[in-house]
Amino acid sequence: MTDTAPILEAAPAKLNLYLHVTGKRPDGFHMLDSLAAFTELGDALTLEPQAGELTLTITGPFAASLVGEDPADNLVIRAARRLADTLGRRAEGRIALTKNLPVASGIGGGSADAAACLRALARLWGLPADAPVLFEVAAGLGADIPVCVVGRSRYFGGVGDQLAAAPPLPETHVVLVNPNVPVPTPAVFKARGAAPFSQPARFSQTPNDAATLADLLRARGNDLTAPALTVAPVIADVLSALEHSDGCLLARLSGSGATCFALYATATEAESAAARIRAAEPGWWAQATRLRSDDCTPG
Ligand SMILES: C[C@@](CO)(OP(=O)(O)O)[C@H](O)COP(=O)(O)OP(=O)(O)OC[C@H]1O[C@@H](n2ccc(N)nc2=O)[C@H](O)[C@@H]1O
Ligand SMILES: Nc1ncnc2c1ncn2[C@@H]1O[C@H](COP(=O)(O)OP(=O)(O)O)[C@@H](O)[C@H]1O
Repeated sequence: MTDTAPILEAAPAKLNLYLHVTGKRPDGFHMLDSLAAFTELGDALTLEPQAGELTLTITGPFAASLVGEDPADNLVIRAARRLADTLGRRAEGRIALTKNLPVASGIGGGSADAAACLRALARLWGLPADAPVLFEVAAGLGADIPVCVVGRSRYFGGVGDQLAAAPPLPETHVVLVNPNVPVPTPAVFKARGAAPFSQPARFSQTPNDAATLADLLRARGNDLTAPALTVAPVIADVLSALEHSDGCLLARLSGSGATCFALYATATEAESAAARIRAAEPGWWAQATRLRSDDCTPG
């Protein structure tokens, strides 16, 4: 490998703006219908192409959550190795990950990191951003990873692997709140038990502003909320704090939790809600951000 300039990729947080569980496969995986969107806030990954062993260093506010885990198990390294093996190439270089997102929190941080690594390697090896091999490798590593490879709002179906174009989303400000309680995704699907399934609920109109987006979402839900509350009851307090913030248009759990999000029309409302929640609950993580616009390029 000839050494080249470092490759930077953003790993934006994923939000399930709505999430319906529509069925269950014989292998136990659930069929989903979700509108996934991404925020400007996220982890950041740098790949420094270099001959030799593939290494990963993790820094940032949530790096400590991954201390003690074998780096070989990190989704970033697993993604790099899986793509290299599939292409018959050698995975090498230094990867630096800045972990800004809480771990096991329903906003797909690990999935976003793996997807960022796949995009970085695609750039290094001259693959197009929509190369099918990226999505095949992604789907083999985790249900949420294909949509994170795209990094822009998409509907997803199947177990997460069937992506479809979503309507353009309006400028929308967001607060993310996590009570610093990790919630493992399998525990939430297990707690769901034999609850009835929902119908898919894609939009029949394009929301032109944040209030209309919130209205459309209010007619939908996150079917994992009830089971997630049994795993982490503190989620009720997080939702209540967001619902009571000035300007909150909608508050909802993302994915299997415990991170909840709220939508706002203005940055001022979102920033002031995040600041108030941080002051009231110093042990929680609360951040203001906004939805990524669909025309921005990941990275
Ligand atoms: C629920 C969602 C919604 O976007 O998000 P998160 O809460 O994880 O962020 C995702 O579907 C999660 O995707 P991901 O976190 O990649 O899940 P995986 O590692 O593939 O699966 C973890 C476990 O969740 C359950 N699982 C996951 C996806 C799915 N469609 N059906 C399932 O039943 C299975 O028990 C599986 O063993
Ligand atoms: N780069 C990574 N960042 C976060 N978690 C990771 C990473 N690599 C592997 N993991 C593992 O993946 C699990 C799920 O993490 P994450 O993607 O943050 O959660 P979620 O799927 O709930 O959004 C964690 O428990 C962690 O052990």
